[in-house]
Amino acid sequence: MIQINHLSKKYRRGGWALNDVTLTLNEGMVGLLGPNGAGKSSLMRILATLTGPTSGGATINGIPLSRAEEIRKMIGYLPQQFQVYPGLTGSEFLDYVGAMKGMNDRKTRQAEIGRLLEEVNLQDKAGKKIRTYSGGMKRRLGIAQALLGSPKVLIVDEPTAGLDPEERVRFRNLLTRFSLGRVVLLSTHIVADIESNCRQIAVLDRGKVRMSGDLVELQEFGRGKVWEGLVSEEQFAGLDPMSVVSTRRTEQGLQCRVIGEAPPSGSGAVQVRPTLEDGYLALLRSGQKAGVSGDE
Ligand SMILES: Nc1ncnc2c1ncn2[C@@H]1O[C@H](COP(=O)(O)OP(=O)(O)OP(=O)(O)O)[C@@H](O)[C@H]1O
Repeated sequence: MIQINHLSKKYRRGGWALNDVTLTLNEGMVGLLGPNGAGKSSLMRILATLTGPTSGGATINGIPLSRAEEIRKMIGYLPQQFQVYPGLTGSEFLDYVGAMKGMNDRKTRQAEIGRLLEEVNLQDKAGKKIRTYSGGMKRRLGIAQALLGSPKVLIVDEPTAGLDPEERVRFRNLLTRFSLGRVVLLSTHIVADIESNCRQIAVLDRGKVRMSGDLVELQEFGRGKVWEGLVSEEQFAGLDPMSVVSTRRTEQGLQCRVIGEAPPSGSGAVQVRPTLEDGYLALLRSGQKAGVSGDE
């Protein structure tokens, strides 16, 4: 379990990246959702003990972040910009990472690497240089390095960015499998990444926690606020672009899905059931309207 208590982070050249974040993250897959600049990477880097908080703190399985050595032994981390050595093969790279993690017995290390390569389905590529890997393969190698040493907590920062839809689905399934019996904290700004496989979702926006709960709770933020109907080109031009979720051109006009307290005037749009994405967008919009800010 990860317990985050009143955690704030201010960079020397910048505003508050995190502003009084308090969260409890339980075992299973946890989705950390938020738009660009919300503070997701900052929070993950702090939990991985790569940077310190300005105030507040956190414990991982009861151990405070100040005991960095113990924390690092307990977690696996896949950063957003995962650096690999293109001239090494997949197995050479994992062997190097394993040795750096203090897995000194070569035989045990090799056995674990073999098992992990199979788990991430890279066994056939293990002997090939990393420069020949696709983006998805590099991401899977990234997960393998994070899992070396069987950490209890896995922290993965936007792992599906840049992957094609097929790799994205494969990667999501892989993480879901690893979330059995451990905390897997996954950050993303793509709602589809957390759909169905996350037990818990926390939404960050401009350094603040906007919600923490399950998928249904997030979806509920859209209840009574999603409208769909035909609008004319003129009506469409008059809509707040921020309120339009999707538009489809039909023979009769533009079929629009809009988020708002009321349907677009004169459109005849009807209320529809919110999707998870609608709930997320409605939550963010309500924050923007209320002027929620991380810069206080
Ligand atoms: N090293 C740094 N120095 C100054 N400001 C920073 C630094 N790192 C991040 N920030 C700022 O802190 C805020 C939060 O950034 P962070 O990268 O944590 O957000 P994020 O949710 O991960 O965004 P993204 O989805 O774009 O990766 C942003 O305003 C960013 O510009």
